[in-house]
Amino acid sequence: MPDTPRILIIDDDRAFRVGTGALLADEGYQVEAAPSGDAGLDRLRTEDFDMVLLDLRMEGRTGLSVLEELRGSGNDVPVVMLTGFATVDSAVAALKLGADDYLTKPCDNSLLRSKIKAILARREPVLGAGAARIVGAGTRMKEVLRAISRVAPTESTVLLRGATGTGKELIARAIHEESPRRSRPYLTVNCSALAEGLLESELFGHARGAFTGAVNERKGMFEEANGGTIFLDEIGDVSPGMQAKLLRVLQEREVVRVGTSRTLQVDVRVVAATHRDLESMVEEGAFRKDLYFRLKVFQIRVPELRDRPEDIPSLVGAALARWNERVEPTRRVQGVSEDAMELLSAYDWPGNVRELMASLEYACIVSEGGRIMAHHLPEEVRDGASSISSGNGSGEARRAEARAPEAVRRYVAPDAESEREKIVKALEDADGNRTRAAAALGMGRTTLWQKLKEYGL
Ligand SMILES: Nc1ncnc2c1ncn2[C@@H]1O[C@H](COP(=O)(O)OP(=O)(O)OP(=O)(O)O)[C@@H](O)[C@H]1O
Repeated sequence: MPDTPRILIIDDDRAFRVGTGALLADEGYQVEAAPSGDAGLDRLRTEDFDMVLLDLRMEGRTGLSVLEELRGSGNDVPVVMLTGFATVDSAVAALKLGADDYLTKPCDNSLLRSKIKAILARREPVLGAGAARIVGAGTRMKEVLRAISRVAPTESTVLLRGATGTGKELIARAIHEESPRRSRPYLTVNCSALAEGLLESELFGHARGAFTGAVNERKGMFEEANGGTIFLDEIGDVSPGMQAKLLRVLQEREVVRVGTSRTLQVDVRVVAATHRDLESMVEEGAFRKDLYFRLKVFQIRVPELRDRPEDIPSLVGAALARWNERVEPTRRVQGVSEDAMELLSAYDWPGNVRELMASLEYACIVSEGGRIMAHHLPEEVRDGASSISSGNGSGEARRAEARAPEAVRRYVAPDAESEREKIVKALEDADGNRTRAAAALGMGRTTLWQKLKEYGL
């Protein structure tokens, strides 16, 4: 089912909220309203909207101030400014602050409708084959796809944040394939897998005799990837020495082969990834601040699978299709039973999509070409889910129960106290701004909201 776009109207004029709200609801949008700038910001901090209609002149906090606060917190929801006193100045100021468009009040209804349609259409990612392998029907993955489509055509460095197995490598490749560099090399390096010296010579190359075993001169990956993209996985794990060298590449686009002193110019786009909390590492002095800023030009946070259970059915479908393509017709799997799907939806997936894919491959093997039933799933998936879905209600009710905060609580329980403290600290650091706190914690706003409720904060 396609998502209904959610629109928030922020206006202190009740008649406008009601009238325009009704008009947009008739168009099939889900409309919410807030009577003041502060009330609107509160909702934007805790809920996701696809668009905001924002009145410029309001009692108390003005529309411009709302917009400024919103953009300052990293929220890029499209905003259409509304003004009863259209002056070029205020419209220009709004556009500069990141409004997507503006309209004068009283609004022409058909103009309002067409602007909304156009802006929402712009938000739909237009992606090619490079991103086609990324499965994800839910809103959260759509946001990720949108970010990919925005940043791919640029030259900007991209930093992918997310837990293991969430799909960072897949996204890095998609960014390359959706970029003008697609016909040039794409190389990936796992920075945590190699000792410092080896990593250096892999990345930057070496002269003959630079170290024992360096019998020949060798180009490094930055040179090999010239004109293309390099994916530096686990960037949070590199040593201080390597951090300095990577900074130089990002800043000067220069490399020096180990054992030489000649600088070589390279034209390589960098996509980096980490599951680490780089902000804390910077604070502790374990990660260079200047490198951190160079890397985080454009960040994409990849949500954990447990935070987007709506993607599970389509991922399951993709996994079965992949399996069926690879095996003989007699071993093809016919689908997944309702019980099995319930267990899959309720499990926590600490290993994220990688673990889901592996579990399905296991189930495909043991189901021997039939239908995947609950007992074909790996034990931990059966047990993990069964301990929280032991109710005797209907399947739907049990699934809802399993997805509710209980599922989250169960997972965080051993560490709940420290998580609560972390959340309190992040909120303090962010002056109570939940969007920024969520970003610092590396979790979605909705997750943070759930956790605040859960911890009674
Ligand atoms: N959205 C997705 N659609 C389809 N397959 C996915 C998706 N996300 C992840 N996968 C698959 O899950 C596996 C793990 O993904 P990937 O290697 O990209 O994760 P990662 O975040 O880079 O993990 P790590 O941090 O451990 O390196 C891969 O087989 C990948 O193809």
